Amino acid sequence: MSARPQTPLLDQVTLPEDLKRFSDSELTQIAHELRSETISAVSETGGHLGAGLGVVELTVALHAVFDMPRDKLIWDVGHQCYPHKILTGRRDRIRTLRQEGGLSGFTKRSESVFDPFGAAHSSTSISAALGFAVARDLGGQCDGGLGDAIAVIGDGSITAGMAYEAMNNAGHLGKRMFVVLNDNDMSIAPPVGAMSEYLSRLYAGEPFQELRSAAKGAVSLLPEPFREGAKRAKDVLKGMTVGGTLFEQLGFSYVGPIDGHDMDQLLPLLRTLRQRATGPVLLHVITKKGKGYAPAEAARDKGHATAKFDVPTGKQHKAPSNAPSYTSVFGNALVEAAAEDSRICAVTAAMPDGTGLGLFAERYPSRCFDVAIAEQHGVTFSAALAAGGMKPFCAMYSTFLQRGYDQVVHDVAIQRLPVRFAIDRAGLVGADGATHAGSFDVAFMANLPGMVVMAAADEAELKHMVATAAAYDDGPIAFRYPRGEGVGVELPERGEVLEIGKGRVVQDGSRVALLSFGTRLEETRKAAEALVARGITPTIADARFAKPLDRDMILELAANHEALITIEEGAVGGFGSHVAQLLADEGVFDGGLKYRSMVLPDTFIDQASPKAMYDVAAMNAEQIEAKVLDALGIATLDSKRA
Ligand SMILES: Cc1ncc(C[n+]2csc(CCOP(=O)(O)OP(=O)(O)O)c2C)c(N)n1
Ligand SMILES: CC(=O)[C@@H](O)[C@H](O)COP(=O)(O)O
Ligand SMILES: [Mg+2]
Repeated sequence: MSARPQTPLLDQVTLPEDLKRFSDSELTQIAHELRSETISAVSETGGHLGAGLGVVELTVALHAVFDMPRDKLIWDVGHQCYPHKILTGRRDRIRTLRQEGGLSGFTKRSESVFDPFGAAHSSTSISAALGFAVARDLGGQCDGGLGDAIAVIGDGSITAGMAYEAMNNAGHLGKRMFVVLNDNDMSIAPPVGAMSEYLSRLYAGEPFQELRSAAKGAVSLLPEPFREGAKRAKDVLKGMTVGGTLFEQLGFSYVGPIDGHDMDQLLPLLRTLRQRATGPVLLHVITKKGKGYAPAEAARDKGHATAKFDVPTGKQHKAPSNAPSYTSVFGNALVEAAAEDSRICAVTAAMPDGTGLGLFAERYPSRCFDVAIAEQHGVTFSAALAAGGMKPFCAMYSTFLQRGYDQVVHDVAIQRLPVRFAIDRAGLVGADGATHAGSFDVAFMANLPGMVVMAAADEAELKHMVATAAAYDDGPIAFRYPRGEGVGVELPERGEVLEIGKGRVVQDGSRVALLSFGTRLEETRKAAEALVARGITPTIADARFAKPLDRDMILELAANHEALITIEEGAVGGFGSHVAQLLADEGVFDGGLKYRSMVLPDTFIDQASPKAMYDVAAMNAEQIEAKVLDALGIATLDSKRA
């Protein structure tokens, strides 16, 4: 572990109000110390580093000028909030970030009054700020009081439709509120899209300053080069837009761009805006992701997320891997499939690396689409690609696909379009916690008429499912797989096209049948081994499909066993519910079958290791074993003691 940094001024800050005692130059020093403290903390915990380093000065300046928690500071996504947590009474726990029982890696209402609105999914901050501003004006009340509302949103997050829905509404209502556009010219990957190019044009060449009525006077407080920027502003007015920037067209006063690392610009400008704003203001700040830590600044993702690391060298402490990740197996399988079928294309919503599409993008750039943070658009775009005769693989994390759900229903399912949904990060994901858990996709996909829903039990199965999805043209099809490494099974040379709606029995046994859907199969096998020692050899089956169900296999398992237990990494309403429906419809319960369904509990599970989270969910091998014993009415020593 590296020595902790010396932070003499920061040590005098417990809450934002403490910042008010310092001069501007001392605040600059505090920002330096805050950066060192952030680096030091993340080196011990791992987590999102680059975004926080890019907003250190902004964090200090906002807290020094505004009056949190009365003023509501809303960080979009929340992955940049570690410096904010350090300044808002949580420094003593900052080295527990993302650990079990520790601080969340995102903003969280239950954690602090200084987190007025929780986040982790992007592009919600402007809507939230507007809601607070309107509540204030209507005389609403909440913890800490209700003052100004300030959203800080990145150039990546402002690509999502929701941000424009909010600006459209805010411009119309005309309420005083602030949006700080933190433009570091990065998303997780380099940003894509016309909006990104537009923002670049706003600050390309000579910096400029165009202050509207809300911020009149601030110009005189700015350094000389920014005062001269009016010429550039005129170019922009003439060349690109009629009557000002896009933001002005939407009803905001646009201020900027300014250097977001220069406290001598940030502090006076924020003070002026705070004094004078009467309506919605957008302040455009230019920052660097990873600022001030060379290994982060040099990283391709500008240090977006990191394992624990050595501060002097930046070397990350990554555990050696024993098997390829599911994500990479998906990515490679898709590349192989695309080599044989020129209609295969891929869609990602700003997660090209996270979804394993990097190699696909390299090999088939014209067939790979990063649509930016735009899951809704990504789904509908995929639907139309399918309608146009292509074979789109819409690769999204389960949790982010939630945002495109109406599009899944309305544009894909109702039109029976053969979009292939590759659903990554299915189940509990670990350090990102509840906001990123892939808990609901089976429930929300399998209830849609005509949707085929598969879950891979291991990495070989995933390869088969990619081949199956590529071959299936009759309607939409989805397959899900978790974060992290596979179980180490041998990968087949080629994926096999599975028969739709057919599962497989992986072990014959008696008395109890364990029917797994997804990667709990491994834990199920372990539980079965433990049960053998008790004289019970369960049958084990891998359902492969939640929709359509393998009716024959399930009814046979039900007929030939005293108990049937389903296991899945998803919330109630998913695979087990469909099985229960089948059994009920077929009158199987009338014959006395003991049926149990193991699903995620009806609660949001906080961050921990995936294993620990599945313990909380009671879905690991020991708990599967206990469920079997309970269903068969066999008391264990433990249950007798209890
Ligand atoms: C709806 C949604 N889609 C995708 C993500 C994953 N994600 C987290 S941060 C991020 C990039 C955000 O870029 P930006 O807003 O510019 O912030 P920066 O990291 O550059 O500071 C993405 C794509 C998310 N959190 N929410
Ligand atoms: C903040 C955010 O949403 C992403 O950075 C996310 O944390 C990535 O998760 P993975 O590490 O599973 O790719
Ligand atoms: Mg960015």
